[in-house]
Amino acid sequence: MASKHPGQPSKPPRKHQSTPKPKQKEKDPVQVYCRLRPLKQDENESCAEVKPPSILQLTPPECSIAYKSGNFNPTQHHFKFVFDGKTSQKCVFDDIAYPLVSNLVLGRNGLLFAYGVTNSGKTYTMTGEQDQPGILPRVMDVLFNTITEVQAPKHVFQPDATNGYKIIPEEEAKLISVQRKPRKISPRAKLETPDYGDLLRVSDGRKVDGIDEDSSYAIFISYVEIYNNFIYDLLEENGDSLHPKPPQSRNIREDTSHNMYVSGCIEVEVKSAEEAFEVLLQGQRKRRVAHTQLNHDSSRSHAVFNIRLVQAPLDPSGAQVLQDDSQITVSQLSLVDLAGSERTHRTCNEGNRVMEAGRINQSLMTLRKCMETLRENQRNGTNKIVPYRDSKLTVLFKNYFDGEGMVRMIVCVSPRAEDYDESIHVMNFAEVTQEVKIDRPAPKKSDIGLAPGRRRANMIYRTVVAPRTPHPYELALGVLCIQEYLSEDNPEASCRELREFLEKRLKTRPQLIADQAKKTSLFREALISTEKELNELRSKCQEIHSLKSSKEKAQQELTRLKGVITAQNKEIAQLNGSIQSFKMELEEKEKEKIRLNNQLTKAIQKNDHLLRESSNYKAQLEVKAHDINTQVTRSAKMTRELEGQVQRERAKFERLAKAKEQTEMECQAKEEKIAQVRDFLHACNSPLREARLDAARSRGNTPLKTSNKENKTEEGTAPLYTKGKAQRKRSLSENWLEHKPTDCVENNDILQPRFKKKKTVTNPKPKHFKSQNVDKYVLKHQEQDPSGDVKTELYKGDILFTRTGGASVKFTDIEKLDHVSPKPSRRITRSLSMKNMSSSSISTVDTDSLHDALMEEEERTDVEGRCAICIEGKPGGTAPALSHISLTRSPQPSSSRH
Ligand SMILES: Nc1ncnc2c1ncn2[C@@H]1O[C@H](COP(=O)(O)OP(=O)(O)OP(=O)(O)O)[C@@H](O)[C@H]1O
Repeated sequence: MASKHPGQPSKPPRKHQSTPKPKQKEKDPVQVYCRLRPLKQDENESCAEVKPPSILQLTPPECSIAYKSGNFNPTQHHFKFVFDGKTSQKCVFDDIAYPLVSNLVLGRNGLLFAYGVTNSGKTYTMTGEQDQPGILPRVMDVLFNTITEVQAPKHVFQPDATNGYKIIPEEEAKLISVQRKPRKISPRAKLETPDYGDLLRVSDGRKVDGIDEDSSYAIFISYVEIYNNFIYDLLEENGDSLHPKPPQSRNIREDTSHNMYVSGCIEVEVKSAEEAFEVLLQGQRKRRVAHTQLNHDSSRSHAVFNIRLVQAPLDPSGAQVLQDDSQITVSQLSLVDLAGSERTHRTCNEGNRVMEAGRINQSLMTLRKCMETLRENQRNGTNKIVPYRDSKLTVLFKNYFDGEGMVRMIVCVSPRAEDYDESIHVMNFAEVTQEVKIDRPAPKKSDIGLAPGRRRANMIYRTVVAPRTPHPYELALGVLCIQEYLSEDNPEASCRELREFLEKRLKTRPQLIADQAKKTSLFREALISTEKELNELRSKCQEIHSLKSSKEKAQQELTRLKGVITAQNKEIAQLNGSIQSFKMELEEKEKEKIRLNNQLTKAIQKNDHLLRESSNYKAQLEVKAHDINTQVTRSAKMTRELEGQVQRERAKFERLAKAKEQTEMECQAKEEKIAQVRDFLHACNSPLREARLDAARSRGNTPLKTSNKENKTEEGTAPLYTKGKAQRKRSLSENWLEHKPTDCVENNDILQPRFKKKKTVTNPKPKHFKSQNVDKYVLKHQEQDPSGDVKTELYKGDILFTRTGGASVKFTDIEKLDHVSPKPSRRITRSLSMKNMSSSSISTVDTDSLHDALMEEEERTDVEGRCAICIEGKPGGTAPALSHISLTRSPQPSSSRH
């Protein structure tokens, strides 16, 4: 394929180290317009309102899902421009499609598609009606108006069946024109379109700028529909009525420049807007339209109307198209009328209609997905695959979204309340689409090194050297010349002369022809250079014109500025007056400022003073804080020490508690024994006591114990010593054999057993028992407890003699003597001394009082022991101090008897 597509992408160059990074292309967003269809007579409620110039407001009607789910707020949707129901078709064309035609002529691609729900006015906008032509016929009008004078002869550009074109010489093209039959519209087709005969339509008479006069142009039209995801050629001949041909689906192929095209699709070269309109109508008749509940003529397919503008420069003579296929430029404008999105339950479709609707919605969904992916890729710099391949529609659009060009979309909106929910989806799609960006097409290079103005020069030449019909005079002159040679008298001679004349002419003819050609080419060159000069002069003239107009504009601007200056002078005068008053105000303000400054200085001084004070205070606080911290550290340390001390004291206390418990147990045992002794004494006779009292009376002495003791005795409690005395007495009357082992030690206890008749042996032998002078036996046993105190035990018994001369001992009593080292308090010592109780006299004095004294001592010791620990509160201390106050006792031996 030789032709080039300036607006379409070429393959990226292979990566090479020295290859400079391609310059980032400038991009333009897809421009999305909105057109609101007017409310029809049978439609009551409108849910849409235009807020000029670019907002469409949709209010949820009561029947909508949004309203039912509690969303009553209107939503506003922004577009490039919003057309209301009163906007004319011309106005829509001017704003949306006219720039696309300009671009097409400049060799740039364009895509315009109408999107919306069914019955929203897409077909009306794109195709229009008989008296209201839409975008398509207007595009054709403007395009042909623009290229009429620069059109190439028909068939000079030939499609090469691979989406490209080739150039053939004009003579060949003329031959093809003669050979090919013109396209005919069958009478049946004419009948199928009742309004076909009425081709009187309002044509648009405008042109667009940018045409290159030294190029030749040709327009090719193709018209396809995508129905159920199959592509059909709407310009395909369907045979005659007798032999109808079923429509054939076409495939999409990719050409060498990676452009997608419908393979085998017919491209009709049209030479006028009428011819193009005829082709359009021919395709329209084949388009699948059905009557649905919502639209009488509902499009069931996506219709793609392609206009391809093929252009190539003229040869240096300006007479023919340059025979160089590589100089062909093709630009394409696709005008797409999409089928409307619809919900089956609303259209009440059945059978084929349901399937059609499904396919339509699916392809529209794919289009939406493509837009979303493109937007995401562009926003985030990702490289996600755009799902073009999911639908034939999007495959065809791929060239536009991946390539460069201008893409525009018209969103048609139905104001019907019932269409609200679907319109919201359309709005969402529109919002996504307008964020997609397309590469801006690069400007076309028009200069190929040939002289400009070739076409015009050729036209002048043609008018000058056009083959003329010879003037009758010239013809007459020629006849006369020949007749001069023809003499009736001598015809042979005259024939010879004529032959010579003709031969001479024949000889000079090539020379003359060559001279003429030479002169012609010189003339052509002179004309071209004249045309070139003319063009230059024209452009200079234009420049002068533009300079003149700019000078005029500048003068106008000057005049305007003069007026402005005058007005400003007035304003300045007014401002001067106000400046004076402002000055006066300013002076007052200055005075006020000075006063305020003084106040401020004072306030600053005060503030400084306060700041100094506060800094001092802060320093003090810091010192205090430091002290507190030190104290806290110290107290923490002290607390730790005290805790250690408390733990030690607690351990000691526990030890003491255990000792106390042991002592208490011992006391209890002692008390029990005392009670036993007391009972024993009580049981003894009182005569002894009486005798003692009598003896005391006879001596004239009062007993040692106070009357209290006596009273107590009289009350029935026998004194301790009474029994002991009795026992001693009894012992005195008996003969004792004292068994005293050698390891026994003598202690000087107060209380000692006394035996009047006693024989002491260390190791008793039978002979000691045989002598009849002993009847009592006592064994003295001593042992030392772990604390070092000596315990003495006396096991007493009766010696019983047997008939055979033997002797046995029946133990009757155990007397225990504990030799302990008590630690009596000073008080006890004092009280005992106060009572003048010597250790020697105790044995003779009242043992009862001794017992009481011992008990008292024990109680006191116990109390002292318990009070040995006290809590001492020191002034100024942060916590109560624990201290252990122990009584210092001098160890003083004493004995106790059990
Ligand atoms: N701007 C408008 N002014 C006047 N009439 C309009 C306008 N837009 C649409 N209509 C009318 O509304 C009806 C439906 O329009 P049209 O067929 O163009 O809808 P559609 O969107 O193409 O529907 P479908 O998707 O089903 O093909 C037509 O009768 C048309 O004349």
